[in-house]
Amino acid sequence: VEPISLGLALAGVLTGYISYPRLYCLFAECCSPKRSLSREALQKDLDSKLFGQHLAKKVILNAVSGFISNPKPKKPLTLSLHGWTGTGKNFVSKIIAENIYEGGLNSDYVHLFVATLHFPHISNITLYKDQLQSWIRGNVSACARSIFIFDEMDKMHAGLIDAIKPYLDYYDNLDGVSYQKAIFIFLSNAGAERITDVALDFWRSGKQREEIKLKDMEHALSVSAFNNKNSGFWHSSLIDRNLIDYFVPFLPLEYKHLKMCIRVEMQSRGYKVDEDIVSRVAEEMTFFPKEERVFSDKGCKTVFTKLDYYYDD
Ligand SMILES: Nc1ncnc2c1ncn2[C@@H]1O[C@H](COP(=O)(O)OP(=O)(O)OP(=O)(O)O)[C@@H](O)[C@H]1O
Repeated sequence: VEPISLGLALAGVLTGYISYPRLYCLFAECCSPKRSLSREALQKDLDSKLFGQHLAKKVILNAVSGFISNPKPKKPLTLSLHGWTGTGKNFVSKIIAENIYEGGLNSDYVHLFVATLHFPHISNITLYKDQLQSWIRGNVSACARSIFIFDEMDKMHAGLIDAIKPYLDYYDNLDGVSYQKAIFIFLSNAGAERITDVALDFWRSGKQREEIKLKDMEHALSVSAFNNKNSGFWHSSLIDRNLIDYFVPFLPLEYKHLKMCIRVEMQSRGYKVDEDIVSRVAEEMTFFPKEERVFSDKGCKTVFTKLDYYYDD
């Protein structure tokens, strides 16, 4: 049999079993409204990669896996991640994206907005609102299971985020587009002081950080995000109308967590873990409050560049 006929015959047999879109999706990234996620895989990723964030881990695992497995969610999933710099908010968004789309943050169905980069000028706010709406509408029309990440919410001009309010609400469809399968993740430092106060109280009273419960944080978090003039949520109808499903606190990281981040980085660069260097790099970081030196000022953010100093390759 000549190769072309054989190929055609094979394709014919295959398409008999697998429809064209499914066949195509074996080889390329696809958006499917049924796009699923393995709860076990997400849990494994969070357990092995995210340090010191027992609250965030639990909320995110339940929220994301519950939402994805629901065939008919009533509204899109909206997560608002809050906490000190370098504590893992972007990192977790990346983990979520990777567990839903192989391409992770580079997937065509995952969109990242950075307030200071994409919406820098307050004078253009009306234009930004229009652009944001049509961007979201266009992307959700193309893929219902789109993921939108808004970084630096606290630097976003008050009011801009309200432009997307209709998309986060309980509508079956708006102008023929349904937003109910989309995921919106908002990242901000708003509320970080309040979270730190709670963590510090626990530390000072000799309690384990893992004893901190969501209810110790949640209310204060939504109120402080709402009241903080520097937060993009300020007077936002997203909070007013309860459109945020989960406020997720990220705790400030301690010395031991920095060491964990450094070890991971050493391994990913192909080095054997050298505990002496791990301690030296961790000790170079600055900690607060000044007297007790409990939490890292920059979380795990700058440990990687400090590591460069010890390896000159
Ligand atoms: N809790 C954590 N567990 C493991 N690694 C972490 C954690 N927090 C931060 N890291 C590491 O530090 C890097 C920087 O953290 P990330 O960008 O997620 O911080 P962030 O909370 O988003 O900070 P910012 O508020 O400044 O945007 C991550 O890419 C990750 O490698």
